[in-house]
Amino acid sequence: MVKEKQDNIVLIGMMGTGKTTVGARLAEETGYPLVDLDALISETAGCPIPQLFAERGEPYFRDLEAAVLRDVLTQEGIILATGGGAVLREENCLEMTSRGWVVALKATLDEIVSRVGEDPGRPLLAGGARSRIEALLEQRRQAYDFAHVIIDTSGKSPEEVSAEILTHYRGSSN
Ligand SMILES: Nc1ncnc2c1ncn2[C@@H]1O[C@H](COP(=O)(O)OP(=O)(O)OP(=O)(O)O)[C@@H](O)[C@H]1O
Ligand SMILES: O=C(O)C1=C[C@@H](O)[C@@H](O)[C@H](O)C1
Ligand SMILES: [Mg+2]
Repeated sequence: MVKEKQDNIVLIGMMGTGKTTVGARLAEETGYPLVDLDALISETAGCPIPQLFAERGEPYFRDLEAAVLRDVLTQEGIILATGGGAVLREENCLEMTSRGWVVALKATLDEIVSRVGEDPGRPLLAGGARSRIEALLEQRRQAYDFAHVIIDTSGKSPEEVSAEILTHYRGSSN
């Protein structure tokens, strides 16, 4: 346990900013379990996310994402790595801020492209990763700014990002 009050640390940010990777590191450091929202959605649906997008469509995915998020945030003392679009619904953002300490991870376009490339596991990048990421970054320019803390991960290792988050967390009054 890293502080007296048990609470949730919620990671938000564009795909490729390192939520899952840094979340795993934070889980190791704190002893809190890591919950990866995308993994939980896949498990709940019984199929991988690209298949869910292809067969049921994005609105179905977003409904399931909201329901799974609400459910998982009834827990306390977890590290929650969300999906890149989990902030697109205001109800989700309210749920995150009321049930956790929210950290936004950011990275430059170049860094995101070099990290995620043409990953087939990220259906929103189909048809050209760089231009799709650039368009999503523009669309979501301020979507992650409601976080309690914003961390620029460019040029930093996941270990450095995790340490920076914990420094803020230990100093936060939430
Ligand atoms: N700080 C970092 N420096 C270099 N590479 C990183 C860093 N953080 C993550 N990566 C790498 O970038 C890739 C994407 O990271 P990760 O899957 O954690 O992103 P994500 O934010 O969870 O994305 P998504 O929203 O799609 O789930 C992985 O290959 C990971 O190893
Ligand atoms: O940025 C997004 O909208 C997404 C990011 C991924 O984490 C997945 O949640 C899904 O591919 C959608
Ligand atoms: Mg992830």
